[in-house]
Amino acid sequence: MIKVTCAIIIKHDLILAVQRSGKMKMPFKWEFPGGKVEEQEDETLCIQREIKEELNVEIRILDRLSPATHDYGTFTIQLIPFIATIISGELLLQEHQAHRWLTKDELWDLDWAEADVPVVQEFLTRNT
Ligand SMILES: Nc1nc2c([nH]c(=O)n2[C@@H]2O[C@H](COP(=O)(O)OP(=O)(O)OP(=O)(O)O)[C@@H](O)[C@H]2O)c(=O)[nH]1
Repeated sequence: MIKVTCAIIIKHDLILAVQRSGKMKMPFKWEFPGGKVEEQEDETLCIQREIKEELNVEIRILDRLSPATHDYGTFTIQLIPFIATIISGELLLQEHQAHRWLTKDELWDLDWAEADVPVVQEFLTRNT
């Protein structure tokens, strides 16, 4: 099983979502930025590293949601979600093709990677 961290980044009341590019696995799906946990790596350090690499910003972690396990058929991931806020840097997409800042009501408008569906659900349950 692949452990993947992701960050639900909040700015005021908006939530950041990023879209995978046509060249990536699961092309054009929306997800929360993040990536694979390296061997022996602390999960919080992983998400901070991945966000710096993917978005060029530093984050502060505010909270953590329940890990969500999803079987994609050819691989299984455990998605480990954090709630975070940007503390410095200018947002520059390094890998994704698009980003959106969404209100809670708009979250279901996107075509999410399947593993993210329970994460979005838990986030909304906690915040409504
Ligand atoms: N970062 C991130 N990855 C997610 C989310 N949901 C989800 O299913 N994933 C999957 O988890 C894996 C994360 O890997 P990654 O971002 O480090 O690497 P990648 O697949 O782009 O690169 P790779 O092709 O080298 O494996 C991908 O298969 C990605 O599709 C999510 O919300 N955030």
